[in-house]
Amino acid sequence: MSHLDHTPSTPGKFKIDKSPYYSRTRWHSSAAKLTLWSFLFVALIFLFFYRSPSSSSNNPPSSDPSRRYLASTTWSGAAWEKRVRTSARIRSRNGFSVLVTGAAGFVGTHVSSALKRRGDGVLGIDNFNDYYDPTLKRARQALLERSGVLIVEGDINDVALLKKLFDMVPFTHVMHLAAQAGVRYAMQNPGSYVHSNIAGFVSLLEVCKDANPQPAIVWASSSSVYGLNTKVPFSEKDRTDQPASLYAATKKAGEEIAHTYNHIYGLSLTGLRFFTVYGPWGRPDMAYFFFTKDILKGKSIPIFEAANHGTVARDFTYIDDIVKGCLGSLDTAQKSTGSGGKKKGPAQLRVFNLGNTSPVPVTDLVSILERLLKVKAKRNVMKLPRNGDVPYTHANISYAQKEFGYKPTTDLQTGLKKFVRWYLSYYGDKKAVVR
Ligand SMILES: O=C(O)[C@H]1O[C@H](OP(=O)(O)OP(=O)(O)OC[C@H]2O[C@@H](n3ccc(=O)[nH]c3=O)[C@H](O)[C@@H]2O)[C@H](O)[C@@H](O)[C@@H]1O
Repeated sequence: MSHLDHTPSTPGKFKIDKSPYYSRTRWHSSAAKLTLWSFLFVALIFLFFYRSPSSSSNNPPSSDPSRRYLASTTWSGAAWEKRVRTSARIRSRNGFSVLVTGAAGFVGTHVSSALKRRGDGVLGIDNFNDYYDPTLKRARQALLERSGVLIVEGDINDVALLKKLFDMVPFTHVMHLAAQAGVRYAMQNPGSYVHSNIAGFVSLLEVCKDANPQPAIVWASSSSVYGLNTKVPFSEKDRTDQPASLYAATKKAGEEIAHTYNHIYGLSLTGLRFFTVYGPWGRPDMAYFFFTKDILKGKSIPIFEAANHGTVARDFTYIDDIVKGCLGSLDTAQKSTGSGGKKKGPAQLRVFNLGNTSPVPVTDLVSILERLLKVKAKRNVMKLPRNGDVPYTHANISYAQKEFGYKPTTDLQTGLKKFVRWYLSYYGDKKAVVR
C-alpha cells in the first residue's frame, strides 16, 4: 500500500516523498489517487477483454473484415444451454449426436433435416455471412427450427465457442459443411477462402482432437480439386495437384490437413467431393439459380463455352442424392481412436466422389430451364473466362457405391423441375429481391 502510494505512475513525474511525517490530508489524497488509478486499471482490463476476439464467446466474431456477420445472439444462460442440449439429444436407438457446421447453408439444411427426421440429435452452427442473401439462410433456419434443430450463430474460427459446445454435448459426429463456396468469387475475395476453408477447418479440428470422446468427422471437399486433370471420369485415385482456382486449392489443402490430423491425433476423417449440387433451397450464386432468376426477368445470361466452341459441362448432382451420400458416409464412419489430444491407434481416412455420373452441357441446362419456366432465355454465349472454371466434370462413384451403396437416382430434368417448383413458390412475386 505505502509502496504504491509513493511510487509515481509515470517515472519522473513526481519525486518520491521519503518523509515519515506525511500528513493525514496527504494520505487521503494518495488514497484517492490509488482508487482512481485502480479504477482506470480495472476499466482498461475490462475494455481489453471485452474487445478481444479470443474471449468472444458472447459475441459474434469479426475476425474477417471482408465479411459482414449479422449475428447478435448471446451464447450463454440456462435457457440457451437447455435449447442446445435438447436439439442435440439422440431420439433413436443407436442414433448419433451430430454437430452440423454451415447448417443454414444449402447442403447443411438438407442434411440437418434428414438427420433429425431419422432420430439423430442435431445441433447447427452458422455465421450467417452475407456472401449471398442472408434472408434465405434465415428462412432455412426457420425451417429447421420448426423440426427441432437449433442453429447457434457463430463462426467456426471461434475456438472458445466450439469448446463450449463440446463441453455441453459429447458429439459422436461432426458434419462439417461450413465453407466459403464458389469458384469464381475467389478472385474477388481470396481472404474469405483462407479464413473459412483453411483457418476455420483447422480451428474445428483442433477442438475435435481435444474432445473426449473425439467425434468422427465427415466434411465437404469439392470436385474442383481435380482441377486441370483431363482423365475422365474423375476417380479418387486421379491426380489433384493442379487446382485451377484458389477455392479448389483451399479444398485440396483441407484434404491434406485432414491427413495430418488423422495421422497425428487419430481423428476419423471422411472428405466428400461434391459435384455441382443443385436443388430446392439452393445457393443463389450458382448458375442454375441465377439463370432461373434472370430468364424470368428477361435479362440475358452469360453461357460459357470452351476453346474452339467446345462444350462446357457439369456432373450436376441433385441435393437428395448428396444427402444420401452424406448419411451413408456418417453411417460408415468409424470412431476416432484418440482422446484428449492423444492418438491411441490408426484411424479411418477416406475421400469419396459424390456425383451423378452423367455430365450435362450448360446449354442443355438452359434448355431445360426454358421449358420449365416457359420463357425463352436471352443467351449470351462467351468464351470461358480465366477465372478458375474448368470445362468439364464427371464423377466416378464406384468407391462410394462399394462402401455404402451410393447410387444417385435423380436426373437433371427431374431435379430442375423440383427446383423450379420450389423457386416459384418461395419467391412468388418477390423475384426482384433475390440477390
Ligand atoms: O462441383 C463443385 O465442386 C463446385 O460446384 C459449383 O461450382 P460450379 O460447377 O462452377 O457451379 P456453377 O457456378 O453453378 O456453374 C455451373 C456451370 O455453369 C457455367 N457458368 C457459370 C456462370 C455463368 O455465368 N455462366 C456459365 O456458363 C460454369 O462454367 C459451369 O460449367 C459450386 O459453386 C462450388 O461451390 C462447388 O464446390
